[in-house]
Amino acid sequence: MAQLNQQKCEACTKNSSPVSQEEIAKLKPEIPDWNLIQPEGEAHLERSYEFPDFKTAIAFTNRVGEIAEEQGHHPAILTEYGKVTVTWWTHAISGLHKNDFIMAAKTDDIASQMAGSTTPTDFVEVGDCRTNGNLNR
Ligand SMILES: C[C@H](O)[C@H](O)[C@H]1CNC2=NC(N)=NC(=O)C2=N1
Repeated sequence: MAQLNQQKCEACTKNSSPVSQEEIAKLKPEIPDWNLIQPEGEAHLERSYEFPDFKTAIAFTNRVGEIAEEQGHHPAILTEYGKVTVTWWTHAISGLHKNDFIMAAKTDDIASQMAGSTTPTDFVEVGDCRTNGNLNR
């Protein structure tokens, strides 16, 4: 079987099979930095990525949005200053499908492609929020 990041999502309906515990045990090592979470009893995959600034965080967010549109499978994304949290699950089955593991692996690929090619935004002007110590971090 090809590596997860090379695979494509398949169309899902409410009759699609969620991943079994055995499948999870096989697939999870390919996305070791993702957390299996269960908000309100529904299994999701979640990972946060760190970035030097907001500009890079939003660029990553947009790249993830592009693969979501390509594959027809869409994450929840929280974009903050220097941090993006991505959550994958399959609404149609209220849980995890193999598609979510494929998308998590593709999300990791985008992050590795971006690592090293990021430049922190310069402090441009005196008088913006950054000069007020107003960044909360
Ligand atoms: C019609 C359309 O393909 C479906 O509604 C897709 C859209 N994107 C989706 N994304 C995710 N993550 N889960 C889904 O069940 C889902 N369904």
